[in-house]
Amino acid sequence: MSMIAAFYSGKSILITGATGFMGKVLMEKLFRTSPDLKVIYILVRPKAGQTTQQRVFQILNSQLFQKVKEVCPNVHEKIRAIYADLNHNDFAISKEDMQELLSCTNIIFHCAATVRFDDHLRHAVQLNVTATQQLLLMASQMPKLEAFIHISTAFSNCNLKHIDEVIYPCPVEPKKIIDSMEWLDDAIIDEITPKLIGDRPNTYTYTKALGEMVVQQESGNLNIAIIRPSIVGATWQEPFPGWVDNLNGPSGLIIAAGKGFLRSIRATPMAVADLIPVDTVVNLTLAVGWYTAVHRPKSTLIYHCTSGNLNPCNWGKMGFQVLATFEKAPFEKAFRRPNADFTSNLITSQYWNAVSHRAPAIIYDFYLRLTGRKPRMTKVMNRLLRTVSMLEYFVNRSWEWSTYNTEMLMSELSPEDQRVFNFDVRQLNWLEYIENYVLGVKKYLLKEDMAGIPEAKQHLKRLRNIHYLFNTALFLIAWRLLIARSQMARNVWFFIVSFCYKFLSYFRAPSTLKV
Ligand SMILES: CCCCCCCCCCCCCCCC(=O)SCCNC(=O)CCNC(=O)[C@H](O)C(C)(C)COP(=O)(O)OP(=O)(O)OC[C@H]1O[C@@H](n2cnc3c(N)ncnc32)[C@H](O)[C@@H]1OP(=O)(O)O
Ligand SMILES: NC(=O)C1=CN([C@@H]2O[C@H](COP(=O)(O)OP(=O)(O)OC[C@H]3O[C@@H](n4cnc5c(N)ncnc54)[C@H](OP(=O)(O)O)[C@@H]3O)[C@@H](O)[C@H]2O)C=CC1
Repeated sequence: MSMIAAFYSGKSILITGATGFMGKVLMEKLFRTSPDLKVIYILVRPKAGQTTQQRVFQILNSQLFQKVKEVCPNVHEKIRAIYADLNHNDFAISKEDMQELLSCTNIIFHCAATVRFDDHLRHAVQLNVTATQQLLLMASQMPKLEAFIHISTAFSNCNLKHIDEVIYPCPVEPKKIIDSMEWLDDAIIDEITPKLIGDRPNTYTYTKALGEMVVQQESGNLNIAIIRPSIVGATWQEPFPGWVDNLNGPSGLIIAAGKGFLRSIRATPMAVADLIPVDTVVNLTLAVGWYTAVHRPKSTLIYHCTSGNLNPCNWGKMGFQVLATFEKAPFEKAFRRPNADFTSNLITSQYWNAVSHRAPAIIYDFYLRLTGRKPRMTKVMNRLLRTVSMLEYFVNRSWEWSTYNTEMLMSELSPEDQRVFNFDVRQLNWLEYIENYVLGVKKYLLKEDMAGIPEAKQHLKRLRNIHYLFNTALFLIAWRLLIARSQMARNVWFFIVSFCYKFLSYFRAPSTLKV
C-alpha cells in the first residue's frame, strides 16, 4: 500500500491554479490514487464566458479525467469549486466559503500564478507575490493545516549559473515592492521595472523570486515547502503519455515548427534543455506534501524538480527528435515544410528571420491580396518572432541545479511509493518522451486525427514540389538578369554549356564505336 496515497485519504485539500496545466494533472493524480480523499477545494474564477461550475464540469469531462471516473465515480461530489479571484486582495471569496476553507483545510497546494513573461510588474506582483502573502495569511488561520506547498520555478534565480536549494534574497524587500505597487502609477512602474528585475530576463522570474522570499518571511509556524520545476512539458506516463493543454514553454514552438511557420531559432544546440514532464512534477509535489506534513522538517525545504543534472538532454537532440517525429506524423495543413535550424549566432539568426520567416510571410500576404483576401501572415509572423525572442534567453544558456533534497526525499519513499509517485528522471528515455510530446501536441492541442496523417504527408509533398519549382524559377530569373547585364556571367555561361556539350559528346563517341 502506498503511504503517500493513504496519507491523502480523508483529507481536505485546497488547490489554487487548479484550472491550469499543472493544477489539472495534480487533481487528476490525487483523485486517481486517493479516491477516498474528503474534498478538493479549488479556487476558480469565471473565464471566457464560462462560470466557475462550467469550467469545473469541462475539466472533469475531459479526456484527462477518464481514468479518474473509473476509480472515483463520485468525483463531482468531491470537488468544491470556490469562486475566487487572486487579483483581489481578499480573493473575493464569500464569508461562508472562507469560513469553510479556514476550518477544514488540511493541505494547500499553491499553483496559481501568472506565467506570462511580459506581464506588467503590477499584475505580476499581485499574482505571484501579494496573492502568495494573502494565502499564507489565510493558512496561518487554519487550525487543521498540516502542510503548505508552494510551486515556484527553477528559473526564479536564473541570473545565477549554479543554483542551490536555498532562497536567494532580492535586493529590494518584497514588502516594499508590494507597498510601492499601491501608489506608483503605471508609467513610473514601467520606468523602474528594468532596474528592479536587474539581470533577470522578465517580470515572471523576478516576481517568482519575490514570492519565495515572502514564503520564507511569512512562514511563521507553518509547515512549508517550495518546489522549483524547470520547463514543464507534456505528461511522461500518467494518466497517459503526451498529454498537454496549453501553449506555454516548448509546446507553442512545436506547433509553430510543425506547421512550418518557425523554420529557425536562435538556440545553442549544446545547451541543456531542462524539460521536466508535468506528471513528474506532480508526483514530487504529492510526495513533498506527505513528507512535509508527516516529518515536519525544521526549516522550509526547497526541492528542485529538474532533469539536467541527472539525465541531461540538449536542445540539439530535442530539435532533431521533434523533426524526426514530424516526418512520421506531420501536422495538417502546414504553411511550409517543417525544418527547424538552430543557430547560436545573432547575425545568422537575423538573416534566417528575414529569409525564412519575414519574406515568405510577405509573399503569402501578397498572394492573399491578389486573391482578394485579407493579408494576415506578416502579423502572425511578427507575433511568433516576438514570442520566440522572449524564449531565446532560456535556450541559449545552461544552468546547474543541485537536487540534494529531491534525492533525499526519493530515498525516504517506500519501493511502492517510488513506483506510484515516481519522480526519478533518470528513468526517462528522452527520444521516446519527445516523440510522445509531439504526438500529444498534435492530438490534444491541435485536435488532429491520426487518420489524417497520409493526407498531411501528401500536402508536404505538394509543398516540397512548390518549393523546388519556386527555387528553380527564382534561380532562372536571377541568372537571366545576370547574363543580360554582365559579360563575365555570359562567358561563364558559354563555358558551362560548351563543357557540358563536350562531356556528352565524349560519352556518345565510344558508344557509337561499339555499335
Ligand atoms: C523545433 C522545436 C523547438 C522547441 C524549442 C522550445 C524552446 C522553449 C523554451 C521555453 C522556455 C521556458 C522556460 C520558463 C519556464 C517557466 O518557468 S514559466 C512557464 C512558461 N511560461 C511561458 O512559456 C509563457 C510564455 N508566453 C508569454 O509570456 C506570452 O504568451 C507571450 C509570449 C509574451 C505572448 O504574448 P501576446 O503577444 O500577448 O500573446 P498571447 O495573447 O499570449 O497569445 C497570442 C497568440 O500567440 C499564441 N502563443 C502564446 N504563447 C505561445 C508560444 N509559446 N508559442 C507560440 N505561440 C504562442 C497564442 O495561442 C495566441 O494565438 P491566437 O489565439 O491569437 O491565435
Ligand atoms: N509551465 C511551466 O513551464 C512552469 C510552471 N511553473 C509554475 O507552476 C505553477 C503552475 O503553472 P502552470 O499550470 O503551467 O500555469 P497555467 O498558466 O497553466 O495556470 C495558472 C493557474 O493560475 C490561475 N490564476 C491565474 N490568475 C488567477 C487569478 N487572478 N485568480 C485565480 N486564479 C488565477 C489560472 O486560472 P485561470 O485558468 O482562471 O486563468 C490557472 O489555473 C505556477 O506557479 C508556475 O509559476 C514553474 C516552472 C515551469
